[in-house]
Order: sequence, then C-alpha cells, then structure tokens
Amino acid sequence: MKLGLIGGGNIGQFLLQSVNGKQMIPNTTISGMFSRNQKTAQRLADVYQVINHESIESIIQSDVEAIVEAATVQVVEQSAAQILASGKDLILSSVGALADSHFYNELMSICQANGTKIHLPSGAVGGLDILKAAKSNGELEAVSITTTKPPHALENAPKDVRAVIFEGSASEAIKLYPKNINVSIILSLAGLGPEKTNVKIISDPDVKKNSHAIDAFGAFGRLTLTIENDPMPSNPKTSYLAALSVLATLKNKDEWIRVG
Ligand SMILES: NC(=O)C1=CN([C@@H]2O[C@H](COP(=O)(O)OP(=O)(O)OC[C@H]3O[C@@H](n4cnc5c(N)ncnc54)[C@H](OP(=O)(O)O)[C@@H]3O)[C@@H](O)[C@H]2O)C=CC1
Ligand SMILES: O=C([O-])CC(=O)C(=O)O
Repeated sequence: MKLGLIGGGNIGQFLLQSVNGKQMIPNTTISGMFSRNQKTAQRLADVYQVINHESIESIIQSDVEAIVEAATVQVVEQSAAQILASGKDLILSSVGALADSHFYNELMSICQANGTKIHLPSGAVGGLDILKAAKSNGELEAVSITTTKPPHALENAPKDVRAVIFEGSASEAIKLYPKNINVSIILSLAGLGPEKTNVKIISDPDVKKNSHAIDAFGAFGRLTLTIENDPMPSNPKTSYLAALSVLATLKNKDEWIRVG
C-alpha cells in the first residue's frame, strides 16, 4: 500500500524511519509527503525516497491510498474533508480536531458518501477498550484525565513551580492546548464526549516524563490507569508512545483478525 504523509516533525520522521527505513510494515511504503518547511521536507524525501509534494492538494491528487496526518489540529480542520472526499482514508495524530461535534459529523457524512474511513490511534494513552466497553450500554458514569508534564513541554507554563495550569472540560482544554492534550479527546471519543470528560493539566519542573492519570467509573467498576511516557527527544511535548500508536494503527488497519 502507498501512503501519503502530512508533517515532517517528530511523529512524521519516526514513521518515515520505521515504514520506509526499516520496512516494518510488509507491502507498505510512504511514497509521498508534504510538510510546511519545504527544506526539511525535501531533505527527508531524499533520505527516505519519497516524493516531496509542495501542497496538500498535490498529495491528494497523487496515487496514495491513504494519508497519515502528523502535523497540527489546524491542518486537520483545513484538509480532512478534502482528503476523505477524494476517496482516501485518513489516519490522524491530531485527534483534537474531532472535539468539535459539527466537524466530527461533517467528516462522518463525507466518509459515508465516499466509502472512506478515519483511523484514530490511541496516542499517548491507553484504556480506550475499557471505556468503549463500559459505555456500550450507556452505563459509563465519569471519565477524567490528569496530565503532568515538565514546563518546557507545555505552552505558557511557569518555569520554577509546580502549578495546575488548566482545569475544565476536554472541549475547553484542546482549544487552549492543541499541542498538549489530544489525549483528552481520544478518551472523550471512546467515552463520554469532550464536554463531559474532565481534564487537569499540571506543569511540574521536577518531572522528566509526560504522565497521564486516567480515572473512570460506571456499572463495570472503576478504572485507574497511569502512564509515564518517555518524551520524544526531538519534541518533548510529544510522548514516544504517541508515535508508536500511529505505527501500530498502520500495521493493524487491514488485519483479518483484530484484537480489541
Ligand atoms: N493523539 C495523541 O495522543 C498525540 C497527538 N499529538 C499531536 O500529533 C501532531 C504531530 O506531533 P509531532 O510530530 O510531535 O509534532 P511536530 O511539531 O514535531 O511536527 C509537526 C510537523 O507538522 C508540520 N506542519 C505544521 N503546520 C503545517 C501545515 N500547515 N502544513 C503542513 N505541515 C505542517 C511542521 O512543520 P514545521 O517544521 O514547519 O513546523 C512539522 O514538521 C501534533 O498535532 C501533536 O499535538 C502529539 C502527541 C500525542
Ligand atoms: O504526547 C503526549 O503525552 C500528549 C500530547 O502531547 C497530546 O495529547 O497532545
């Protein structure tokens, strides 16, 4: 399968290295890419033998079967509809874009009309299987996430003191921290939705990892799950697990036997 890639940053480079460099997915290559910084994109395209496209439109018109987004929430807002309408599936890293229910429904209608699919990797968290099962008959009652990161991995965080920098709904959190709290939206989509998922973001100068503590309860019982993620060296905002989860989604997307 030929894939297109949007974004040549942290996750994008990890995918180029894993899929093209190490050939980790049989019969699959990233054959085209587009990224904002054309100099970096061309360098990556040369290293990994990928066609460097100068626009998203150009990659859409190419022969790739599916497109992996590893850029920003804004890029998803601007280009997802066009990609799905062109008949190509979409694998999203910036899942925060789907917090807006109008946008979510618009994309779903486009998928239905064109026979295309959106794949949402679990990102830097887990437990989505439990939330989906727990809500399957409407008996999931509450979901919350507390994210703790070092100040340099957050926007506008105090450098020297531990501080709660946000407390509120996932819907509000992703508007203020689109590069930090996509995890709250994947949890929302698996569970109770962005308005009813509670988020706390803590900036802590004494931590080195990005940790996410998930708490949920309902008729099934109680879920408590804490993940201590190592950050990617090239972008401390992003956990390594987020990149791995995109690779796992690409590996599993057309499996005949699926787990979970
Ligand atoms: N679902 C989850 O759990 C997680 C999601 N994420 C999200 O995944 C996305 C990718 O993360 P990561 O790779 O670490 O981010 P990076 O910032 O390392 O890379 C983003 C890349 O996208 C490019 N880009 C930015 N704007 C545009 C644009 N308008 N058109 C084309 N390319 C653009 C950047 O280019 P340039 O070099 O010019 O800036 C850069 O190459 C982010 O939105 C991040 O918030 C991250 C972690 C967890
Ligand atoms: O990588 C992480 O730990 C979480 C993150 O940035 C996000 O959800 O946007």
